[in-house]
Parts: sequence; C-alpha cells; structure tokens
Amino acid sequence: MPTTASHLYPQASAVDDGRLTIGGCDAAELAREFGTPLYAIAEDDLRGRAREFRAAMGDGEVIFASKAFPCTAVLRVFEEEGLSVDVASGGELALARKAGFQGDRILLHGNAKSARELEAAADVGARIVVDNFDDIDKLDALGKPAGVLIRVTPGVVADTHAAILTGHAGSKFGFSLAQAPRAIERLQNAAWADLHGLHMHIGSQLFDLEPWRLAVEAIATLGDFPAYDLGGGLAVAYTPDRRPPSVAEYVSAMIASATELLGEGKRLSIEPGRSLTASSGVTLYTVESVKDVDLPDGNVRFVGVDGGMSDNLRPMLYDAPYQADLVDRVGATGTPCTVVGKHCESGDVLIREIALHEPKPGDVLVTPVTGAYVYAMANNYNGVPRPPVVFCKDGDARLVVRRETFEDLHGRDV
Ligand SMILES: Cc1ncc(COP(=O)(O)O)c(C=O)c1O
Ligand SMILES: N[C@@H](CCCC[NH3+])C(=O)O
Repeated sequence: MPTTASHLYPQASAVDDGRLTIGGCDAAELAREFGTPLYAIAEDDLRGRAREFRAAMGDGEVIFASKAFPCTAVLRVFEEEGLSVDVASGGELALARKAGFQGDRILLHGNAKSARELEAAADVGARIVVDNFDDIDKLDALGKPAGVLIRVTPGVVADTHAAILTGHAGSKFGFSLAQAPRAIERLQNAAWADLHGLHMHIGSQLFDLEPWRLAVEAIATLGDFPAYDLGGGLAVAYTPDRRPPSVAEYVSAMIASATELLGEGKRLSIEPGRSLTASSGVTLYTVESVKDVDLPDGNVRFVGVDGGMSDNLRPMLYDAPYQADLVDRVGATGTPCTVVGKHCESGDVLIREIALHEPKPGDVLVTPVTGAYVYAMANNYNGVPRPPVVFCKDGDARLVVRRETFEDLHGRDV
C-alpha cells in the first residue's frame, strides 16, 4: 500500500514499497529521464501553499519574494494564483515580467539599486521600496511617477543565522528609525512620488513570532499610513524535529499586531519566499563513490554525490541541516553516513550525518526541502553546469529549466 512520505517531502509525494514518487512521478525514473543532479518540484504543492497564504491573508496582499526561487515557471504559477511579486534586481524584474506580472503587482527592492533598475521599475508601473537617500536622489532626477514604500530598519534582533538577519540596528537595509522621518518628509513632498506607506523585513527562517510584533511596534511610532508591508521570514522545517508556526498562526499574529498597533483598515502585505517554495522541491543526486575512512574515534563513511555546493550552497553558507534518503529504499534502516559533494573543497559537505541503507555507486539520493534558495544560489564552481528544474504533477514530468551545457560555460568567454 502506498503511504504518505515523511512530512518533509511535498504533500504530493508518496512512498510505495520504499520507492519515492513526487507529484506522481517515480523519483528513480526522473533521475533516469532527466539526469542528476535534478531539482524536482511538486507543482500542486506550490499552488497549495499560495492558496493557503491567500486564504489566511483575506483582503491582504501576498507578495512572493522571487529571490527564493527565481524561475519563470514558478513565478507563472504564483501569477496565476493571484500573488504579487518582489524583485531585487533588474534580472528578477525581467523574470517576473516574462511570467506575466504587470504594473503594481511588482515591487522593486534593493539596497544598491541602479538608476537603470529604478527607471525600468517606474516604466512598468511597479511599486518601489525606497531603501536609502540615494534611491530618492535618483528617483528625483528621473522624475517619473511611482508608488513608493519606505523600508525601515526597526532595530529588532530576531533569532536566526547572522547572515540572514536584516531588521537590527546596523543592518545594511533600509532607513534607521532616526533617518526615516526625513525620508518620509522628502517623499511626501516629491511631486513624482505616491507614498503608500512603510515596509519592514526583519530576517529569514524565523520561528518566533514575538520579534515581528516588536518591529511593528517600532514602525508604528513613525506616523499613520494607508499601507504596510511586513516583509517575509517565516521558517520552514528542514529536519523533522523543527516545528515552525503554521501559515495560519503566522498570518493571524501579523494581522493581530498590525490591527492593534497600526490601526484598523490598513492595506497589509506580507512577502513570503522560503515558506512558499521550500517544501515543494527535492533534489536528486546520483551516488558516485562510497569511501570508508578509519579514524581513532570511529569509522566515517563518505557518500560522494554528483553535485554539492554548486547546486546547494546553504550547508556551506549557513551550516543548514538537510535530510536524505535513497529513492528506492525510503524508510529502510541504515548506518551513519556523511554525504559530500564533488567539489574541490573539504567543506563541500551536504549532510554531516544521516543514516542510509547500504549506499553504493549508482544509487539515487534525494534531499527534501530544497525548493527555496537552492536553485536560486546555484553556481558553476568547478565548471559544473547548473541542474535542470522539472515540474511533477499527476504523474507527468515537465522540464521547465533545461540543464546548462558545457557550451553555456564557454559562452561566458568573449
Ligand atoms: C525584502 C525581503 N522580503 C522578503 C524576503 C523573503 O524572506 P523569506 O524567504 O524568509 O520569507 C526577503 C529575504 O529574506 C527579503 O529580503
Ligand atoms: N539565502 C538565504 C535567505 C536570504 C534571505 C534574503 N533576504 C537562505 O538560504 O537562507
């Protein structure tokens, strides 16, 4: 009898006699058909998550932070589901446009926007999140009408990795509480600007709801505005022991803080990235080598796969934990292994310790919860082409991003 896979896998997945399927597609077959490494995405999970956020937000706006998965096909799904989109560069703006987003359903972010990026956003009628006085100078010079929000650094410290903390005093993002009044005054007096309100984003992969409340309290001191964008940041579980707030718990806490501290009837937005896409994606690898190393304190079994820090930088950047299974032996008892990548760095370790059942070369290994900031940060270290993205739905697998080729690598030489 098919069973539901561990809750780390997409909802649209199952395990039948130890074999994993994603969106009705057999994982081993996907690896055979498309090669590995491969990003496999359960399309129904993307849509389900978007609907869950929209239902929880009611009249409020759900803006997808496209940096989490900057891929036209993913953006198109969210466009169809009625979300807005946040872009942090001219490139992300181009992806969002290609996916069908128009006008003020697009928000431009960035702490170092170029005049060209600002103009491109104004030309398509996107809202602009103003981060610093240089943004204002550039927009003054441009003189094109634009809806704007002001990003404020509320000065709260949330509990997450230092590299993805953004709302503390000393963050490179936004205006401090002391600078914000001057920015507000300048934008209220700029003929081209339609000031909607304030924006904050205190960090990413956050489990605790309290810092958001403190941040809303801080920005409430800056005056009364029609619109507030409270940013993203909801955590996801990368390992079975973690329990982040549900979408409903998170959204109701945000709405409650906003209603109490900012007043009734505000236009509220949130900007989830990770929590919209992470759990819809898995990465498939082929095991290329299995090596036992005897050390004074015990044996280490290295399982070397055909990818690593080029397709998932998160373990190296943030010590991010991941789980893994062999796709045809899910749930089988195993012995401790260290899953390493193929790159020329000792730190290229995907998983420090995970039990795998008799891994051998040719096995297909899967890491769940790789739908956010994984494809997004893929790179060509060691001349490794970036993997393809395949959407899986009702047993059909659809290639939405092709694998890079060696020719693509040559293409960078002029
Ligand atoms: C301005 C802004 N909004 C939204 C997000 C999305 O955050 P998350 O993926 O944690 O939901 C980010 C990234 O942290 C961000 O910088
Ligand atoms: N890249 C980070 C998240 C960055 C958040 C962007 N502001 C991660 O993988 O966790």
